Amino acid sequence: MLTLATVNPGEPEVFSSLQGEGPGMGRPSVFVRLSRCNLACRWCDTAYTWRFAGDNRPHRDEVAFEKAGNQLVMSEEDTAALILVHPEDRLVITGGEPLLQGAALARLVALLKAERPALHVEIETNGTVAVHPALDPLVDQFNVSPKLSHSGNPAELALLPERLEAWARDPRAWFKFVVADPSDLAEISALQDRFGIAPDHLFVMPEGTSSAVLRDRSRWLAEEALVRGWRFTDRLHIHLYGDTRGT
Ligand SMILES: Nc1nc2[nH]cc(C(=O)O)c2c(=O)[nH]1
Ligand code: SF4
Ligand SMILES: [Mg+2]
Repeated sequence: MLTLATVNPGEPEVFSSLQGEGPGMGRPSVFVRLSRCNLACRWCDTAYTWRFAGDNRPHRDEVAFEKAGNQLVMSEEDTAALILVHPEDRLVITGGEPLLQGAALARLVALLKAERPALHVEIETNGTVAVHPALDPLVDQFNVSPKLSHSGNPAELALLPERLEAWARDPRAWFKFVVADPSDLAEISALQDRFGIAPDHLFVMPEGTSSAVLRDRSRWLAEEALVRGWRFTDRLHIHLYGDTRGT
C-alpha cells in the first residue's frame, strides 16, 4: 500500500505537468506525490504531506493539516492505473520523502514498467534515505536535494555522510540545493568538496513560492552559479501555475 498526498480530500495527487526543476526542466511528465517526510523544512512548500495536527516542528506558516483530508492510502495496482491514464513517458515521484515507502514504490514501478517499458522514472528525494534494494534498479534518475542549515533541520538528520557519498558516486543522481541567502553558498561549496560532487551534477535553485521572490533571488544566484561553475535551475511550475497543488 502507498500513502499518497491529495489535491483535494479523497483525490490523490497524480497529475501531468512540465518538470519544473533540475536537469529535466520543461519535460512533460506525470507526477505522483507521496505523503510523509522524515525532515521538517521551515519553508517546505508541501507541508500538507507531513505537518499534521500535533506535529509542532517549526514551519514558517505555522500551518497544521488534518490528516484525513490530506492523505490517501491506495494499493500499488490502483495507483499504477491512475498514473497510466496519463500519456507522458516520464514519471516524477515526489513528496514528502518518497523513499520512506521504498518497498511499495518498487512494486508500483514494476507494475508501471511492465505496462510501459520505456517509462523514465525519476525520484525527488531529500537524500537521507537509502534506496530500497528492490526499487534501486528500476529508477532512472534521482533528484537529490540535501537540506542546508537554513531549512531548520539539524545536520545530523539532514546531511548523512554515508548517503551523500553514495549519491555523489551514482551517475543517476543530480544534486539540487535550495538557496535562500548568499550565506547558504559556503555550505554547498563545503559539501561539494567533501563528497566530490561533480559540478555538472550540482544545481542551485532559489527558494520561493512566488515569481517575484524567485526573480529577486535568481538575480544574484545565477551570477554566483556562473562564477562557481554550478548549474542553475529555476522553478518553472511556480512561474506558470503559482504555488498550487497538482501542478
Ligand atoms: N511541475 C512540477 N515540477 C516539480 N519538480 C519537482 C516538484 C516537487 O514538488 O518535488 C515539482 C512539482 O510539484 N511540480
Ligand atoms: S525534505 Fe522536502 S518534503 Fe520534507 S520538509 Fe523538506 S522540503 Fe518538505
Ligand atoms: Mg515542490
